[in-house]
Amino acid sequence: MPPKKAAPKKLHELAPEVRVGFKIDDISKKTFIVGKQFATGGFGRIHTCTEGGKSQQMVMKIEPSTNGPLLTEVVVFNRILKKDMIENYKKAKKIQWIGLPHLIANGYFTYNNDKMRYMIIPKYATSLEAVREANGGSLSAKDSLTVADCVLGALEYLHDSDYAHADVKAANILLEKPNDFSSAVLVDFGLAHRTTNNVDKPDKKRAHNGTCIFTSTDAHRGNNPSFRGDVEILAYNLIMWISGSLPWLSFEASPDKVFDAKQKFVGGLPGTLQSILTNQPAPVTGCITTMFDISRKTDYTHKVDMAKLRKKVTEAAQSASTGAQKKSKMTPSRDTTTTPKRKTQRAPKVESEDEEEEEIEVKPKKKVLKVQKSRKVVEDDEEEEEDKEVIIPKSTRSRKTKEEGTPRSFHLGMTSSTATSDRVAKKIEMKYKRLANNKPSLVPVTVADASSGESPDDEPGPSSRVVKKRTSEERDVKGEVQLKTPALVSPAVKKTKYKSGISSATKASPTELRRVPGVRNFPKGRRSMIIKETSARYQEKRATRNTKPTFDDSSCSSEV
Ligand SMILES: Nc1ncnc2c1ncn2[C@@H]1O[C@H](COP(=O)(O)OP(=O)(O)OP(=O)(O)O)[C@@H](O)[C@H]1O
Repeated sequence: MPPKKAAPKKLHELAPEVRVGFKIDDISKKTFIVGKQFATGGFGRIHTCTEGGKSQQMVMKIEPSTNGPLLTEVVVFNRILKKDMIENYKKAKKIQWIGLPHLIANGYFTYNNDKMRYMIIPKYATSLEAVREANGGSLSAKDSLTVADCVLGALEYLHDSDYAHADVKAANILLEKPNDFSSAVLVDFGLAHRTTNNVDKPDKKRAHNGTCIFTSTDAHRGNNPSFRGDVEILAYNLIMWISGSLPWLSFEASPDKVFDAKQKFVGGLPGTLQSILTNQPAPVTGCITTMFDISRKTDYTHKVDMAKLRKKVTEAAQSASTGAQKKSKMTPSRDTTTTPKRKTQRAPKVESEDEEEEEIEVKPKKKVLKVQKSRKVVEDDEEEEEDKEVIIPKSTRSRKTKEEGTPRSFHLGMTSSTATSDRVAKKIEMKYKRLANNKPSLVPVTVADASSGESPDDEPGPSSRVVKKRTSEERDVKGEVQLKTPALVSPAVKKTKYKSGISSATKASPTELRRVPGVRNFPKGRRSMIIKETSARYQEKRATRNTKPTFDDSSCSSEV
């Protein structure tokens, strides 16, 4: 009998639940007591915690030590977000407050023989996303701009420290005090990128990194996160917060379409913006237009003039409050092609058994692509080690990449090799759209960049001297932005046809399930619930099938 094949190692695992009251002795000789889990991140659990003998609540993020996402954050916190670093910056800038968390502690502990990584940061009152949702999907221009000012302050610090955040969005903004928008704090540094080695050289493998509906033009093209990209991302967020929508929300599952739509939108400014924010005073639309202008005119490796931008934002916030009083009866503008108000949306539904059955009808899974991690790929040794475990039959992999040139994200969890049925493909596409509409793109999508070899732990290389003008982007006669990187600009969206939706192997693996586009679109926390439910249901079905000797499970067995 041939020796049993070892199961491929998973890329990331969800942390096991740590019991309330568990004590961790930190290297600083402090003891931290794990409290209740109150949120789940992509792969980690988020608990409250306290220091022994104290009552102040803090937040502890926990992930298995083999996972990369929390490691990235820990590296960023240790490099630039220690309390004394932030205090020194505040002193130097003569400011009282900055919208950034600081590191309280980090380290490892062992729990039921599992080595876990933890990081402790201050606890905040609520997320801006929760406020936005409670408010029916939008925020007033004044509140939005107040938050934007805090975010720009935080970005200024990060940029001064040679980091781009790359994932600004309401879910990653927390309010220190509930209902106080001027207490907004930017969190989640899982996609943060050190910019010192940035070169304006797009890499297709990185294309569309970030949270698709908000991510920057640079990221869509396949460039590493940039300073100007952070400003562009914030501008998209402002439109989302104020209007409750974005023109490309419905294309969310097709990053190329989103990229196309963004280019058209930016090319048509200020008209395109005014047509969305019809009720906003000129300084508000003017301020957002300026954000796009500054972002467009700044070189890829250059820093943004934050002082100028913040002045614009503050002025716009003031006029927005005046405007709000004058136009108090106005309803927020909405793009008709986008999602309905959040209030009216149903919670993402768990598919009926019938739908499930149809999706389970799979062909043998030919390959497992290490393509999209739901968080930044941590290009450190640890991660590389894990990546090696993912087996991609070479022949299939190279042919796919060369012949189709399809963004790798489209193949995840799909049995594209057997793709023949348009009808099923459409159905699945619709389903993902439906999921996307339930909760617009609040989950970062990252395409693995195994080739970059850059590690967050790398020592800074020589500061890039590339001061190339942003020549890769120019306007054509119609005023539309044209990028001089033809291979990466608006690549034809290949229609991926799926014979079936999610393979049984994917369903059997929570890690694989996480990468399915529709699943990524669930809000934080819900993803894990849905994944857990789907896996459990699948396991149950499988167990039932295994007890029926007549069942032909050839498709499943060939996938193992
Ligand atoms: N310091 C904090 N104070 C209060 N709530 C927090 C804090 N940190 C995280 N949260 C809550 O937990 C949620 C998830 O946090 P975070 O985005 O940091 O996790 P993550 O593991 O990076 O998630 P993902 O991988 O999905 O991006 C946040 O949206 C927020 O609601």
